[in-house]
Amino acid sequence: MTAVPPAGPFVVIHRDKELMAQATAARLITAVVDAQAAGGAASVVLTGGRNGNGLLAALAGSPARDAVDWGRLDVWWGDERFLPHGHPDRNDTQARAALLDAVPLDPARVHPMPASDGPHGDDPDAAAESYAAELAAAAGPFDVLLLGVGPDTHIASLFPGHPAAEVTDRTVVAVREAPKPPPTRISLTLPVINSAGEVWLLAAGEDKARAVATALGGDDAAPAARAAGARTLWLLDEAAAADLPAAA
Ligand SMILES: O=C(O)[C@H](O)[C@@H](O)[C@H](O)[C@H](O)COP(=O)(O)O
Repeated sequence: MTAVPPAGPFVVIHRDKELMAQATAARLITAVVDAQAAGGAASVVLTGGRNGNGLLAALAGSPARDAVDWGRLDVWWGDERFLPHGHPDRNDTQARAALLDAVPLDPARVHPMPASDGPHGDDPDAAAESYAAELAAAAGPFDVLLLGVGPDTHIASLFPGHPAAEVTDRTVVAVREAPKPPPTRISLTLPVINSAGEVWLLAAGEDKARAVATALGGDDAAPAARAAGARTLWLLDEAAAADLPAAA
């Protein structure tokens, strides 16, 4: 069998971040509907941050949202801030408020990363191991994996120069001393991120322009440069795309 070469990265530039959120919500609905039509169930991996939450809020407001069979959607997270259950800064708390509480998901298919007051207590390594076990028990690769891109080129909780960005022997890693608060986090590692069918990197605003140009320029020190699924999309607004070389 011939291996299929990875497709992309493809770059899509929207006028502003609101339009980017709306268009990406439409794209995500279509991707999930297509995956469900092909295989019954679908899986998405959510990201924290403003762009990820903006996308979820746009999806919640979309008239097409109920084209998705919500009861057959698995929801995972690419990273989590290691804080108590329900903490307003947790990525899962924010995703629930933006979308998840408004749609009829099957609670057994929603897979938040453990909280710091969960069964593993305040031990991020044990929490990461338990999430790795939950992942291992799940079928198949992710259909769509979302990643916000930080101004320093981080994705999920994999920061440039941080040892967690180099971990390849596990699917989930505990991250300590992260430069973005809170310092203790849990993250998927690059090999599992890169096993997804589709990886979509989201960036909006002028403070992301340098990071986007660096990562798309292929600088290997940039975690965002190393994120790639079978198909990879960069979804940007014009401000975040400002430092890219002009298209021919
Ligand atoms: O937990 C987190 O903080 C994130 O998952 C992180 O990787 C985020 O996606 C980026 O920092 C982009 O965040 P913004 O979209 O807010 O710029």
